[in-house]
Amino acid sequence: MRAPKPLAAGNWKMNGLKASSSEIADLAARLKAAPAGCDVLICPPFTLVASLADAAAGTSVAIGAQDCHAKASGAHTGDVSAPMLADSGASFVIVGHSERRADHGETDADVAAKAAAVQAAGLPVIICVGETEAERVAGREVEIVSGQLAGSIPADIDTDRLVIAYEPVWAIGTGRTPSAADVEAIHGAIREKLVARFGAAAGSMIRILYGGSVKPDNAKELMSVANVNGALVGGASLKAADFDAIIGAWR
Ligand SMILES: O=C[C@H](O)COP(=O)(O)O
Repeated sequence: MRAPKPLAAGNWKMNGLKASSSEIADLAARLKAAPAGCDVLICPPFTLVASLADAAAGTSVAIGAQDCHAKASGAHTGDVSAPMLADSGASFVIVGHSERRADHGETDADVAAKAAAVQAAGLPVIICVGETEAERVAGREVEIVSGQLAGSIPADIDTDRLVIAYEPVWAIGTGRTPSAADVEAIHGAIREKLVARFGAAAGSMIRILYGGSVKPDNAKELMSVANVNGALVGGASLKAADFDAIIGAWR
């Protein structure tokens, strides 16, 4: 059975000044010398997308964005659209991160509209899902994530350009992670949903990333779990050495 090529994605969140772009040059230089057995993506804040896309040109590192507006253009002060991101050199866009859902009240319908906008701009989309700690304690994680998947993936999605990121909210930035068995259970449930909706051929090739306190010392174990096809890394993606060590899980 074919398996999706892993994707190691770094989400810099609201971190990174122009000066820190030396980190990407450092990482890009390492990867050029020793290509990893995975695709590599870094999603800096909007302000660095264009400059990092330039810095990463000709290397194996792709540059993406962390969010976009659902419309292509118009009177939306302070927002950035998917075509603008593509124009800046972004080759992926993350939507529906739990921090956007919490900080900006984004609903599944909002996330689906953004995901459709990303694909309409010709880019692949990473749709994030994940339960809160209270939902996990109540044993509702599969129900919550299934609902998010159903509502956040638009009807006309191109599955070749779809990546799902499972990020339990309680594991983000906390240093806590689910056990390998728990990761296997929820990723297996996500795979079942994708196969049920898109069929075995397409559903089995959609990458499902794990995110939440992925670090150099736990990456190998987490990335070897069934149906984990890569990582969405926050804090540890800010340092080239740490992110490179995580990518080492596939070397
Ligand atoms: O998008 C990335 C995640 O929210 C994970 O963040 P973290 O690696 O800092 O826990």
